[in-house]
Amino acid sequence: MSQREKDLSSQSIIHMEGNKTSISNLKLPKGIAGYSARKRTRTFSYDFSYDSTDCESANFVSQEKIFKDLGSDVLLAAFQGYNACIFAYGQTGSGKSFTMMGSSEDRGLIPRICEGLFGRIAGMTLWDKASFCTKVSYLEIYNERIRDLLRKKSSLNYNLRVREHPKAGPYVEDLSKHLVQNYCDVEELMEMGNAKRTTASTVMNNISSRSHAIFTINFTQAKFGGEMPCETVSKIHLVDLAGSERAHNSGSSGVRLKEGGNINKSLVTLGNVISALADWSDDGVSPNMKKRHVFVPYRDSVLTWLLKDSLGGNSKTIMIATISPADLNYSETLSTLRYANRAKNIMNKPTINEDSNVKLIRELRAEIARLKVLLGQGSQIALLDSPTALSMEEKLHENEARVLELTKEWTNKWNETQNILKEETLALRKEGIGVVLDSELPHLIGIDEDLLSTGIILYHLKEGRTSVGRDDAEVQQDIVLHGPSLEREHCVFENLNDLVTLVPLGSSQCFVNGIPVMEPYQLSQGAVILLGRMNMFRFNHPKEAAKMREKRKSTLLSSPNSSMTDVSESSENLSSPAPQPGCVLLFESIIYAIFHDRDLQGDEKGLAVFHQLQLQRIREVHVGFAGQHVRVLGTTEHTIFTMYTYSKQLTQGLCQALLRGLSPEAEELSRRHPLLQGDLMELSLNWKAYIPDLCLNSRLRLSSQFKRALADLVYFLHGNMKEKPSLADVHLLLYTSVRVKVSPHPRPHAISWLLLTDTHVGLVQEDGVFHPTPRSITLMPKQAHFEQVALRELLDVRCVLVADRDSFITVDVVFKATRVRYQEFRQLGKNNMRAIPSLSEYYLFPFSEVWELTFGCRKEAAFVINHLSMV
Ligand SMILES: Nc1ncnc2c1ncn2[C@@H]1O[C@H](COP(=O)(O)OP(=O)(O)OP(=O)(O)O)[C@@H](O)[C@H]1O
Repeated sequence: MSQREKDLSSQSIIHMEGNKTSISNLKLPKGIAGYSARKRTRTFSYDFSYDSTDCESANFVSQEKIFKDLGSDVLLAAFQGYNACIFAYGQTGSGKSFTMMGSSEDRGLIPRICEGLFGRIAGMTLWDKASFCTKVSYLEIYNERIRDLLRKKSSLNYNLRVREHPKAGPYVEDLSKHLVQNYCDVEELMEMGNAKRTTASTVMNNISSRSHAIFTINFTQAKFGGEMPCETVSKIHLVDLAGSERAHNSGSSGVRLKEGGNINKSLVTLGNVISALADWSDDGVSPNMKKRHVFVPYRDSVLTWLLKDSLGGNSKTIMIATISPADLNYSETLSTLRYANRAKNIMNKPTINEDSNVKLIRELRAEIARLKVLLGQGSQIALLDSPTALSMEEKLHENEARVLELTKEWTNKWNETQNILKEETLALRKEGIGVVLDSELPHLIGIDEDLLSTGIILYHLKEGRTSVGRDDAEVQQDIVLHGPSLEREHCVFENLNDLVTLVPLGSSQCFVNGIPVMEPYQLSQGAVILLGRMNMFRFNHPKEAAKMREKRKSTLLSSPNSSMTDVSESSENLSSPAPQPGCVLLFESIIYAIFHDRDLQGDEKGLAVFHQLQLQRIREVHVGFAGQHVRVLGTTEHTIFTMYTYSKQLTQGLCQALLRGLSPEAEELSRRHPLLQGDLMELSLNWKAYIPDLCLNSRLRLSSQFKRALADLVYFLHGNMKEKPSLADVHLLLYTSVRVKVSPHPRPHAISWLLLTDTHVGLVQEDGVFHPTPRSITLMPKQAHFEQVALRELLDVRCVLVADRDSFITVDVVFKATRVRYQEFRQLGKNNMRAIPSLSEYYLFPFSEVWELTFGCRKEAAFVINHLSMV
């Protein structure tokens, strides 16, 4: 119940059981003759009845359940090539928008259907080699006028007209259609459209939709199934109608009253259409077959005209009726229930929307098969020389040739459509006295230095390769240029997965931002490109630019103790890492590692970029043992990049931020994953912990190899123990990074990993170099990645000194003294000793080793102190 219904102490009059919904009229007095309980309560049956009044109740139905029941049917229909439609009808405030769109926390059918669509596409492309093209549009009908909700500022978006195509049916002229490649694209458009919807506050609903909104997905799929081309087109209308309130109930007056009239005009027509169709279908004969002429007033309102196919035509349609449980809405609710009950009778005639050429190919193939059988039979009964057989054979060859030709045509057409569809997104529009060019594809804009040149040149960089060269090149070039120092085949622009790379050919002259480019070079938004000496272009990447514009804010991640973040890159030969204490800057589309470059002199002194990597190139995010580092892996050696965080919390923060940037669904999927939520040290040291990789989509995974690293470490320690226990008795209790100073034998690295077992305390170094196996760069190193171990028995610990400085805890661990010879003793820096006995060469001096350990985490320091003190 809404707040208003609660404030008016409303009672619930709705009861649902199975697929039945009952409504009671509390105004009819009880127990008086003539008013039986049956009369007080009316029951309707539908395909489903959903109760979402009380989320605590066992009968509560969630948005997810609605999607599973209804949305998945729509998805199935779309993939089978049927048109589909869901429309929500009901009184103001009863939950239409909630069901269709929902909120960001509790998403409704439209976002879930779109997400489901791309989820399935991701799965199918992999196996079925199918191609898909998805476009969306979003409009509202307000006061009988159609408005485009997705067109940016333009006078064009108001008052669009409905037209009717003889085959494709009614459509809205000039309505913008937007090509979408993933759910993220749809989400952006949905947000934009929702913000534009005409809403106003009425007494009954604070944010009431005053318009009918139609979100349409045009979904085309093409594939070869058993060498047969197959292409289907399906149109999915998802409709959120305006509220059907009565003027006196909603407190409307003036403009709102006029709206009410127009809203109701559409709804009244919808009612009439439903009535006419239901009458038609009552005796089980579909409208198209009926001889009797019944007029269906589709054209009486914009809404019904547009939804003509969905209502009684070629579509699988679902009507959702939303109702209020409150007694004060009795009559509206009853009328909604009756309306829905009537709509049940409508019979649609959905058919698969197949491409006409594909249909022809299929028919020809069937004919070929039939002819082959006939000819086969003919040969058995010696008909082969007869004229019938000859003409059959001719026909067979003719059909085969035709099928080949049609299949080739279809394949070319589909390949072209893939590109043309994207180019269609280029739109010229007038804005004030200016003309604005909207394009969604990466492109080059000519910057001509010739004062006499007047035109504007735009070249699209389509998905795949775009060649650039002269008109006398042997192979025809996609972009033909002239001018000094321009080679016949000058360069190629490669556009793969929205990353555009300039590939110079031979020794051609190519410059990006004034710097000569000899090797393939990845372009970013706004780059100025010079080809030869005269042809200058600006590179635009609209998607990248849009993201950069909208989210200029950057996320800055740095270690709580920034001197404890090291970054290392695998260099070309993967042999020498370059560890540098530094800082990682994670932006929307790129990650930078910067460090303080001490080698620079004078004015140049300062911060330098150690490594940078486009997030889109990342295919795997790898969590290091005990969460001490994060490694990102792309597909080439140059895109492997390791960040030593020395902190499990920072590792998780970094992984989450990276995944968020890489995949829209990451947030949801990764919410419960152990690598992002669990204690990484505990998970690493536990043999039994099962940590599956998190596959976010076909191209991105979050992984770890804890068990393998743990095995490596245990073997490594066992090999270095003097008194060897059985391998099974080596239990690792702790593994964490510490800043160390060891005397008398200092360690080469200031930061080491401290480990504790039941019997030993040790320091190791992780091998910073990444050793991929030659074939697969994403495999883990073959050799163990631990080195430089210092291992002491716990029984040798003599003293633990604790100093608590600022936020760090320093622990000095003093080990049992050993005796060293005088020579060695001198080398250890104690040569200022004066009284040296004559036999000092052979005298053994007592000497204690001390480890000064500084912890970044107090909890771990406490664990070590406790463990050593207990010993
Ligand atoms: N099933 C539900 N669960 C939780 N909240 C709901 C549910 N249905 C509706 N609401 C809440 O009720 C309020 C009104 O719902 P909504 O805006 O969807 O109604 P509507 O039918 O679209 O109204 P209008 O026709 O005026 O646009 C919203 O605040 C919405 O969040």
